[in-house]
Amino acid sequence: MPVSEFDIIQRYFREGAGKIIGAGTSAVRCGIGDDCAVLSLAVGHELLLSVDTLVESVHFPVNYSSALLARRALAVCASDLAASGASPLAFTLALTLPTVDEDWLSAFSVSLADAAAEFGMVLVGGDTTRGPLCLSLQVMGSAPAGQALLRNGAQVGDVIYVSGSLGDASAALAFLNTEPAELQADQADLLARYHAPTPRLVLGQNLRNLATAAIDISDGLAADLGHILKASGVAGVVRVQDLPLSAALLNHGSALDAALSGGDDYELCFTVPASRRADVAFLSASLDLALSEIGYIEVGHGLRCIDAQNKVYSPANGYQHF
Ligand SMILES: Nc1ncnc2c1ncn2[C@@H]1O[C@H](COP(=O)(O)OP(=O)(O)OP(=O)(O)O)[C@@H](O)[C@H]1O
Ligand SMILES: Cc1ncc(C[n+]2csc(CCOP(=O)(O)O)c2C)c(N)n1
Ligand SMILES: [Mg+2]
Repeated sequence: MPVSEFDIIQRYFREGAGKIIGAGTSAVRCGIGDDCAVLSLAVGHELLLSVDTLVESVHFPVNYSSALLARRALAVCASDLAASGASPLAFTLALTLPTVDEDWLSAFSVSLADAAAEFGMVLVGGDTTRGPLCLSLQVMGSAPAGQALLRNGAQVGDVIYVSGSLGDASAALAFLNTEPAELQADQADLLARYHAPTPRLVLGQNLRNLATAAIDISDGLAADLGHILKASGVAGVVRVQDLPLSAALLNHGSALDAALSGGDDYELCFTVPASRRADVAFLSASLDLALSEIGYIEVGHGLRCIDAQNKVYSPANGYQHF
């Protein structure tokens, strides 16, 4: 018997990821199966929303494993919640499939459920259609009223930080289709950062009363920091020698260009008053996560990258769809 749209929803989403008891479950008054999901917010909290689309051969390679796709998709979408300082609650999934492949769907559903549990989210609805492989995930989170992190709060005198290390995932694009057995150890490390980005959710929540502005790095540091600078009406200086680069990336070469202009990092870039450096150091130690000071905010507009000799380094453009 052919598998219908409703069979897919029932088997792989209502009984799969939709069953997940995530941290946000108490917020879900009505989940999958009705016209709308209904979420309850804690008193005094605001709803934070973001949607992102992933298209085959643009955001992930053709014939990509469905287990990797599910985790990567939820991670990159949850990363916007992290950048806003949201506590994650729930998500919806609009899934367009060229054919019904039950093995593909089964692995997708299991991996999506694992990722949802890891990030503290529950699948509350979606849409299933036929067409070229494409996913859109709407993610929802909450934050105490007035405390969401925005892009427009950077102030002259702030210092600029990034979490983790930059450039690994974009360097991995060069060997996305290499057989695992043929990968060198460094290449496997870089590839892991592409397949399984870590949305910095706990960091984002801890930045609520510390950062003046924040963004997640999807298109490349220079481009995404540029959004903070523009929205805040300030200029920024980045010292390229202070960018956090992994050993694997340094072995690979073109590390600076990957870190400044390669996308897919999903680390957070944020600004903090210089007087609060000690709080960032404390946070870094308590989260066991590198938080590197890479530059500062000044009067003016645009981003200036300088090297150790104070010479200007011009980064390439970040990722642009058109
Ligand atoms: N088609 C659209 N209609 C309405 N708003 C949009 C549309 N596309 C983007 N936006 C809005 O424009 C702003 C910038 O979107 P953009 O997708 O560049 O940010 P992002 O999601 O943080 O980055 P990325 O997609 O690279 O992760 C966001 O506020 C987003 O909601
Ligand atoms: C197979 C493959 N995977 C990834 C990339 C890189 N990439 C694609 S879209 C994007 C920006 C974020 O997307 P969006 O702005 O839509 O959120 C980046 C960095 C590529 N070239 N090929
Ligand atoms: Mg977007």
